Order: sequence, then structure tokens, then C-alpha cells
Amino acid sequence: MKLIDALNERTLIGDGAMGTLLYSYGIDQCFEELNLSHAKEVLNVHKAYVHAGAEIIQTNTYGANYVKLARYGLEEQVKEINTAAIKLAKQAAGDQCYVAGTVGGIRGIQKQTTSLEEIKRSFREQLYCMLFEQVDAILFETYFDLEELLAVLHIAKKETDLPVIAQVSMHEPGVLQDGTPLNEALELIENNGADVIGVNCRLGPYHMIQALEDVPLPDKAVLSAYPNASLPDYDDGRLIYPTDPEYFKKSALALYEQGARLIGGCCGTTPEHIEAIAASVKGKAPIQSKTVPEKKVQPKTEVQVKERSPQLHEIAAERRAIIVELDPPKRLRTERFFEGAKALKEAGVDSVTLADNSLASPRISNTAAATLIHNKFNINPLVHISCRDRNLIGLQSHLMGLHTLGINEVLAVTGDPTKIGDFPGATSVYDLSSFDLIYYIKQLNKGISFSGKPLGENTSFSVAGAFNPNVRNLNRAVGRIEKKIKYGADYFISQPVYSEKQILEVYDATKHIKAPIYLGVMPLTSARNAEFLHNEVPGISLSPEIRERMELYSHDSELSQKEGIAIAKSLIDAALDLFNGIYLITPFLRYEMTVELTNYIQQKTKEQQERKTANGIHIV
Ligand SMILES: Cc1cc2nc3c(=O)[nH]c(=O)nc-3n(C[C@H](O)[C@H](O)[C@H](O)COP(=O)(O)OP(=O)(O)OC[C@H]3O[C@@H](n4cnc5c(N)ncnc54)[C@H](O)[C@@H]3O)c2cc1C
Ligand code: MET
Ligand SMILES: [Zn+2]
Repeated sequence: MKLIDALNERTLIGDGAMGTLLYSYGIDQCFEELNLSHAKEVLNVHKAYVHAGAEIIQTNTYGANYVKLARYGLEEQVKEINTAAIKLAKQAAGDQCYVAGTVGGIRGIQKQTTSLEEIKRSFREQLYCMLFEQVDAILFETYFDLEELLAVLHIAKKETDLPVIAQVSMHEPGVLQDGTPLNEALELIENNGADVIGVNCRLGPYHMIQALEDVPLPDKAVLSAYPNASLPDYDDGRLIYPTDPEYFKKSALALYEQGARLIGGCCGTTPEHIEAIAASVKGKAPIQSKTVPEKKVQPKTEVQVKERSPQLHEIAAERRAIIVELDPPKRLRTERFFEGAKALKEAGVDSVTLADNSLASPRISNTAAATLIHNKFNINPLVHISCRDRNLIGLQSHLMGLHTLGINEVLAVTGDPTKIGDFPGATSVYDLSSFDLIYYIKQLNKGISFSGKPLGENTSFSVAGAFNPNVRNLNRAVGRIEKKIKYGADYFISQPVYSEKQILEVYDATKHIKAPIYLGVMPLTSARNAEFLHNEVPGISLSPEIRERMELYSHDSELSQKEGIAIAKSLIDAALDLFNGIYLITPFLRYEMTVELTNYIQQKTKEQQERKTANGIHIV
């Protein structure tokens, strides 16, 4: 009998997990490669599921695509691995069972990491293996991203008449990662031709049953559910899924009552779980009707619009703005830091920016320091946030904390690599790139968490992106600005530049960009400092003239500092007409230097304004 006819007639039993079962035996490698190197073990897992009562088993091909196999250097073996997997599943299935060719979702929470084009290419390669070896159905599973699932579904519908089972993974009960309600997502998949629509992985039976309560019986398609065994736990450093298979008897019945007609298990499930499901619902006639509770109309939460002062992107669009980096100290003495912050406030800067463990070395937390200068001196702090030290949970919590503290200026950066800092071996998290971070911060501004949950209030972050013009290919750096704008960046802050010629080049390359750019100027402190920057910091190159000027005063630190300021002033002169924002960087907490440069910019701006007003020109 054809699979679809069987599904129309009765409840079918799927198999359980492959990956976590192999893992529980101590195997911790690419599970799909085992189709080649440990065929017998894979075959035994399939047989155990068939023996337990599964009527449709999945090939061990969840991650057997070009993109995922490339993580193990196995990208050239897509065909061998898929072919071997299908042969093994068919061998175990014999005439008793259907074999579904499994294709796993590639995009996880980091939505942007793999392009749709790459996903489509990779899927086609896997699909052709499955069609060649003749599976009974194509099974899409663990799709967090609806766009990705629709893309592969379209290809499958075009290329084959085989039944297609399409399953999403919910982010939380009833909702996908992008906030789409489960019933809407399933309806969309059904309308795009999937024969079986359903859910798998991430949640255990309790939440899956709860979520399916809001899903009506589909018009044409069949509903499926493959819950995880439970939420995972750590035991002696290993992930385990503690559940009693007996619990699955009741759970399977509840899933059946919600209309599921194909029921199996995902991560953490074992042949014992499948045996329990089979004992409970195997062969039962499908339910014919279901009542979905009326949708409770959520009272609309009033979005609080708070009065706020203009933010740094708005200020720079209106007038010349000055922000000054003053980094939190590396040691616990804070006197100079606070003196500096106070002096900069008195000098009238628009913001003090605080790096996030720049050069990958620990400093006093910039949030602690920002909060104190905000409270003590009424400074508007700009907090840098790097993706290096915090995972998604930490980043969201950090941003919610900043909002609660009343801090709404942030710079989203990927972060300097750990290998240059105090702990070259430290873990770099990089759950997000700077692009993703910008995107997610803007999502918080809409009152939506990184995972799509309502936050009850909108944040009001003005988000800066980093711009590094000290690269061989300036146009590529400008391309990154354009990309950051697409992801939501409001304005840009640049690395310091050290020549008037470079200032002109940067202006030329960026003059089409509408978002304000704060051009970086960092005064040199000594000839050694100048030589270090020129010779050791990638991309930074000082003109021979500047190096000579600094060298001239190498014997006298006070004169060196004066010369550093004079050079910075000439860079400011070159930049003032071209950029509305200036970003001064305080070297080694020598805030007297940046205070003097702030005064200089203000003076020059005033003179410029007076001149223009005298000439009857209105100035922005
Ligand atoms: C104003 C400013 C403030 C900063 N503050 C901090 C801080 O507080 N803490 C900290 O750790 N780091 C900080 N950095 C450093 C920053 O994290 C790195 O310099 C980073 O590589 C550039 O900025 P990003 O993180 O936004 O990089 P992204 O634009 O996200 O780039 C990420 C990756 O791409 C590479 N890349 C960037 N541009 C190009 C290009 N044109 N061509 C090829 N590859 C490229 C980078 O090397 C990096 O590996 C700051 C940088 C700037 C400009
Ligand atoms: N069906 C696959 C397995 O059990 C994928 C599960 S979801 C990560 O290995
Ligand atoms: Zn799973």
C-alpha cells in the first residue's frame, strides 16, 4: 500500500532518534559518516526501531548535506553517505516498513549564516541521491526557519511526486523562531504542497501537545508529531534525556487526540519509547473532527513612548557632534577614569564611549563604569558590545540590563580576537556576528526578544556599527557599512585615521552613505607610540612626516604629547568640513589630551558657524 493511503486509513508509527541514541553509546562524531564506517551499528539502530513497531523509518541523513558535512571535511562524500544510508534503512525496513529520506534544516537561530542559494544547492544534491536510491517519502525535519523550509519544499514538489513530510521545530510552544504562530506556519506549508505537516524536536511531549491544541485538523494534509524525549539534562558532562518510556504511552494518545496521524520520536527517544507509542496508538483510525479553542484576544499592551533626548545618530545629522572614548581601567584604581569622565562632561562632549574589553583583555565592566558616570556626572554613555564574550542569552540579558539602566547608546562589534589579548586560549563565543547583533538589537526596539517573544516594552537603542578604513580594500570596508545599514545600523564610528590624504579618501568612498559617520582621531603620545601604531597595528600607517615630527621630541614626554595634539588638530582641520561627527580616542587615560581636542573642535565649529552666518548661509 502506498504511504499516503496508509496514512489516510490509520495512525502510523515513526521511528525514534538516531543521533542521540548513537551518542548515548559513547559515539561523538559525525553521525552520518557512520553509514560508511560503522554500517552495522546504524543498521542495528534501524532494526531496533522496526522491531519496536516503527512502520516508517528515517535514513540516517539528517546532516548529510554539503554544508553540514563540510564541518567535518566530508563535503565531497555527500553521495556516498546518502547512498549508504538509504541502503541501510531499506535493508532494515524490508517489506514491513516505509523508508523516508531525511533532510535536516540547516539554519538554526543564526538565521543569516547560510544563504538560501547555498541551501537550495545543497538540498538538490541530497535529493537526487534519494530519488536515485528510491525512498518512499522525503522527510524535512527540524526546520527552525520557515523561509528555508519553503525553499526546499518547492524544490521537492517540482522534482518528485513522492510524498513530502515537512516538520518545523518550535522555538517555544506554539511559536516559531521568527514569531510565526504554529498554526499559521503549518497552514502555509500545507498550502505549499506538503503531504504531511508537523512538528519535531526541541520540545518534549507536554509542550508539543499544548501547541497542537491550537492547530485545527488540516484540510488536505496529514498531521505528524515527533517530540523529544524530554528536556535534556547534563549528567557527568554528557547530555541525557531522562524520561520514562511509559510516559510516552499517554503522550502518544494525547498527540493522537490532537489529530496527529504519524507519531514518532526525536532527540532522546529510544526503541523503548517507540514501543510505548506503538502500544498506545498503532493502527488507530484517525480522528475526524477536533475543536480548537477560540483564540483568546490578547489585550494590546500599550507601547510606552518615553520622552528621550536626541541620540547620537540624530545629533550628528543636525550639528557637529563629539564623542570621546575613555576606556574603563585594566586595574582596579579608578580615580583617573572618573576625573577624566568629569572633565569630558565639563568640556561638553556629546557622549563618552566605553570599550568592551578591547584588544581582548579584561577591563572593569563597561556597563558598571557607564552606569557610574551616567549617575555621577549625567554623562550619556555609549557602551560597546562585542560578540566575543557573551552568548545569545548573555547578550540579550546584557541589553535588557542596559535598557533598564537608562543606557540607550550602543556600538555593536564582533570584537577583537582573543589571541591578541591576555588570554590567547580563551573561548570566543561568536553566537552572533556584528551584523546579527545589530539586527537583534533593532528587534528589541520593536519590543521583541531575540527569540521572538514579546518584551512588554520597546527599547530605544541607537545602534552604531564599527567602520575600519585601515584596510587594503577600502571599498570592501564601505561594503560592510552598507550591509550593516541593511541590518539596521543607525550610524558609524571609525578606527583612527592618521593622514589628511586618508581622510579625503575615506570621505570620497563614503560620501554616498546617508548614515552619519564619526571619524576617529587618536592623538599620538610619543614617538614609540607612533612607531608601534605604524609598524605593528594592522592597517594603520602614519605618514613619514608625522613619524618624523614625533621622533623629533622623543626625548621629552611633555613635548611629545604637545606634538601629538598638534598633529591631531591638523587631522581634525581636515575632517571637520567632511564629517559631522568626530570620535576622539583617549590614549592611556590621558584625558587632558581629548579635553583639549574637544575644546579645539568646539572653537573651530563656532568660528565656522560665525563665518557662515556672516555670509548668510544656514548651517546644519
Ligand atoms: C569604533 C570601534 C570600536 C571598537 N570597540 C571594540 C571593543 O570595544 N571591543 C573589542 O573587542 N573590539 C572593538 N573594536 C574592534 C573590532 O571588533 C574589530 O576591529 C573588528 O574586526 C572590526 O569591527 P567589527 O567587529 O564590527 O567587524 P565586522 O565588520 O563585523 O568584521 C568581522 C570580521 O570581518 C573582518 N573584516 C572586517 N572588515 C573587513 C574588510 N574590509 N575586508 C575583509 N575582512 C574584513 C574582520 O577582521 C573580522 O574578522 C572596535 C572597532 C572600532 C572600529
Ligand atoms: N532524526 C535525526 C536524529 O535523530 C535528527 C533529530 S533532530 C536534531 O538523529
Ligand atoms: Zn531532534
